[in-house]
Amino acid sequence: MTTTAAPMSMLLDGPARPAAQQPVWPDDGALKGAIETLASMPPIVFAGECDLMRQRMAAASRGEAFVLQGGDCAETFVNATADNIRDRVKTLLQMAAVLTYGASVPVVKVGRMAGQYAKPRSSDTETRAGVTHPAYRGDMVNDYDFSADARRPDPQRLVRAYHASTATLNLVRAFTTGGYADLRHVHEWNKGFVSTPANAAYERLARDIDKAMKFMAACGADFDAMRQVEFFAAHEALLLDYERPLTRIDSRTGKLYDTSGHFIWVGERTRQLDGAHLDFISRVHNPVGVKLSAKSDPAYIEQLMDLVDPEREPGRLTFITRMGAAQVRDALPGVIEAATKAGSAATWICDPMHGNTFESASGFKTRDFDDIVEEVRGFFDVHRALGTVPGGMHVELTGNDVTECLGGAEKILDADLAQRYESVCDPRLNHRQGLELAFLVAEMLARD
Ligand SMILES: O=C[C@H](O)[C@H](O)COP(=O)(O)O
Ligand SMILES: C=C(OP(=O)(O)O)C(=O)O
Ligand SMILES: [Mn+2]
Repeated sequence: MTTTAAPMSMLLDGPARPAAQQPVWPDDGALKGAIETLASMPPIVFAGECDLMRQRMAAASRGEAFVLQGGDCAETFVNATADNIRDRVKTLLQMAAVLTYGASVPVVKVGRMAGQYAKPRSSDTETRAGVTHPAYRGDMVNDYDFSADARRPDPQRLVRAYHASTATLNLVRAFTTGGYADLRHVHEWNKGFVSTPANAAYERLARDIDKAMKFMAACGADFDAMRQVEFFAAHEALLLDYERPLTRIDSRTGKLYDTSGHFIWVGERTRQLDGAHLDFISRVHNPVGVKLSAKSDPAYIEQLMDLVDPEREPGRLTFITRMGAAQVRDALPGVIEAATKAGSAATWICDPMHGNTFESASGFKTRDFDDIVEEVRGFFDVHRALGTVPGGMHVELTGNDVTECLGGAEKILDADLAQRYESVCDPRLNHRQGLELAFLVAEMLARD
């Protein structure tokens, strides 16, 4: 069991390292109270589940599995509803079924969910019509409304984020083990998707999957045994005032686990070698990720691995590259070569979202579906040329019918973005764009 709170000496030794992107909490007493509350709460995930996920990520590092990580850029308390959670899980399951067929290996299903409540920002402040307030940093910190009150960091939000995360993961566990994930349902949903004229291009692949399912049934495959799926929860380990109190000692091994989620990652803005975030993830035994932009210095990679994965254990470290469609072919090879030279056992995942963000003419933060596809294509091509393994993808998506990213079969235009732009941070693929991406990536995988 992972219920014993980690003593501060196991989390911090020596001088405190600088932690980028932390809120300035206005009230020390309230912060202390919130941290104590979190430290007294049960873990959200268990150490044994994190170990299982490490095995799955290790399989992906060898090409024996493919990872799909996806969910909101920023979860919000108000949107942690049953319908929204169900639709996001449904989208991920539909995508996973298509990718499984393309890859011919199991898909490791991971939600950017149940903890994705804190955001790093480019600027500490936001100005609208001449009025400036602190930037929105995620529901774990402040509120998206644009007023001084709403934007004031409130430590009680750390505790609310814990409760929202437990409620979310509870429902996800119910859906994924209670019959909702039944492959036969998922396949029917996908048949519905390709039967619309806009998605006819994917009909052939869906027909092939249909044939494969009939073949399996004829061979006596036990579909009832496939009604449950493994599903893991991941988020960016950004707010150390949330992650540290949820870090616990595993009584089986005496090792530390961050029990706020199965998989945690450190983002592009907080991956400094002498910073608090890499120090934190180097102490916990979860599978962990680090985002790498096109600016990543190959010389940095070995130092990073020495810090986070000194034993070079498969499944421990995942590089989530987010370089941009225009840069991936130039910037990715050097980083992979540096890692390989330093004995890397890491899993490589492509985040085709964060290097492709721009402001549209009408003023929306958006991404073009074609750039997203192009970055994944570049990621595959580079790995194939180097003989390394493209192990998965990491996307921002929702199960809803939003209009936040341009393009896709529905041909969303700049003028359409205003119709249903609901993200409080980065633009997400909508349900159909997510599925369309899965069909295209399945084709890329099937070419192996
Ligand atoms: O999700 C990622 C970052 O938090 C986000 O891209 C930062 O966006 P900003 O440049 O609007 O602060
Ligand atoms: C902040 C994010 O990404 P990155 O650190 O890669 O910019 C994110 O995943 O939302
Ligand atoms: Mn984002």
